[in-house]
Amino acid sequence: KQFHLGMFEIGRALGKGKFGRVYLARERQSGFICALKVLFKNEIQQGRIEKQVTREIEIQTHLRHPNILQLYGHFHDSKRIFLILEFAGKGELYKHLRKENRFPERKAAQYVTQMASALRHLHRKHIIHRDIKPENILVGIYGEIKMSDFGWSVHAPSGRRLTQCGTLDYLPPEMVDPRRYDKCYDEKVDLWALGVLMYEFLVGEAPFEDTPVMTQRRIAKADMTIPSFVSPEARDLISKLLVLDPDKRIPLVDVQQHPWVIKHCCKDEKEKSE
Ligand SMILES: COc1cccc(-c2nc(Nc3cc(C)[nH]n3)cc3ccccc23)c1
Repeated sequence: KQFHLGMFEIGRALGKGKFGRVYLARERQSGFICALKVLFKNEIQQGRIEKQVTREIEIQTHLRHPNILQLYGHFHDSKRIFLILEFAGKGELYKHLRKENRFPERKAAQYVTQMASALRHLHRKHIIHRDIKPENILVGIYGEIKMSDFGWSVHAPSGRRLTQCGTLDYLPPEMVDPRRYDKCYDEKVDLWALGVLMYEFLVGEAPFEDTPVMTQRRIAKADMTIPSFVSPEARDLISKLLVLDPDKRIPLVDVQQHPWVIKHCCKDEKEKSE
């Protein structure tokens, strides 16, 4: 299906990402609402992220999952590349997290199980996201989360390039500790990142947040403290995700069966037990 700019009515600018702007847009013919992400070719060339952009398009076009932001198509003109993306009505998750400081356990559990479901979809296709963090998650109109920004995802196993990574907070031990590079298992890096994300949802800051050098040291030793206001069940799941040995991290299917998730997510279970 061929797309071009004239097919869309451009609405308000939703915001600016690192490499482009995002606009609300409506496809004239059908009235379909979407988000148009505009990337400037010269910025992409300068940022040497052409490969990431093509990978984002390639990967996201073939993914269909309620918790993964859909890429409907793309087109370009002489200066710009346009990504036609699903519109997530409630915007960026990290803005909600900063505003609320931290999420109630019930909301955090729903987000964690939705992330686990999306990651299982990715891993089944041997895709790892590699850049899971609140900044790369959007919220749909029903409060469901939408994983986005696949610029960093790769087909496992992958050659690693840490040079352009953003924050260190979400890197797993096998990527910060040279002695563990050989165990650079791919899919399992997303399990670690899910643990960091869950901690940040519940505590309001990342578990190893520190100066860059200290963050790497603390990650390499899984050196974190979980505040006492975090429930024992949540503490248990965090400690099963933030495990140094990638092989020993709890599998995604078991994350979704964990008592903390069952307690908060499967209301019919709760009604049964009451
Ligand atoms: C930097 O702030 C940015 C950047 C990009 C998008 C938003 C934003 N996005 C969306 N939804 C989206 C975005 C995409 C690609 N699909 N659906 C909704 C919003 C609502 C309020 C404020 C901001 C919003 C912000």
